[in-house]
Amino acid sequence: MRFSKWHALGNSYIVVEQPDAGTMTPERVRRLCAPTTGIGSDGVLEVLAREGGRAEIVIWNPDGSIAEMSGNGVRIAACWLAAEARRREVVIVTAGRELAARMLDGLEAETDVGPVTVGVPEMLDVGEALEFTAASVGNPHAVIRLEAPTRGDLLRLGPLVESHPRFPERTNVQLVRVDGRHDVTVLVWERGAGETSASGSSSVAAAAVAVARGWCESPVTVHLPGGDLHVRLAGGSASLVGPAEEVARGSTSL
Ligand SMILES: N[C@@H](CCC[C@H](N)C(=O)O)C(=O)O
Repeated sequence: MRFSKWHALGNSYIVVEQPDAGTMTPERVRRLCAPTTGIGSDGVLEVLAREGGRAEIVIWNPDGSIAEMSGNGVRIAACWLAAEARRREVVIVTAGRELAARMLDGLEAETDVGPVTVGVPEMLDVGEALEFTAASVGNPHAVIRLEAPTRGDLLRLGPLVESHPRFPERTNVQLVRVDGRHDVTVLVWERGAGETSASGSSSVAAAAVAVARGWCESPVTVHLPGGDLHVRLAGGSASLVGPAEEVARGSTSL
């Protein structure tokens, strides 16, 4: 099977294309993503079909589960397709979302993310009482604002919140520090992946909650351990700007 490996601020994806890839199973995805015995990745983007500047993809998490959405994954798929089809504007379809993307200068691209919904503040008991706000960017998120979140907080709270019974489909988790009217710093615990250096849908969820709760105004720059993403919110939908870079291509028998 041929593959290429990409990253977006250190959030990595292996891109494979059907029919070359053959049957993709949770077990095979886990083998591909394994850091020492596989290629190593935060997920797999399986291109099911493409025609011109339009491709339909499935987003796999490294634990073999399927995600409805990934902001970085969609941007990586868009950059992959733009290079393959030699176009600057493409459309990526995932779990029923048709998302337009535009190549910008350098390694950056802007993608539409689609509708974002934000819930009301709720309390969660994880051995300590946590206030969170649920958001959906197609995939589920729990946004938690803390004064000064640390990596230790993320590693302790991330797994507890991800698999709390309040979230029957599990959830992505964001620890958010509000830095200003247009800036937040976010630590990300991804459903099915654990700690990652960046997440596009998490950035959109954190920005949407920050705007809905009056902490920030759009546009919001999201500072992540891997670098910055830029989120614009208007009319209940979002767009995301950030980089994506191919780091390797090859073939594997995994
Ligand atoms: N890397 C992501 C999110 C990937 C999916 C997520 N783990 C889920 O299960 O919803 C991003 O950039 O959005």
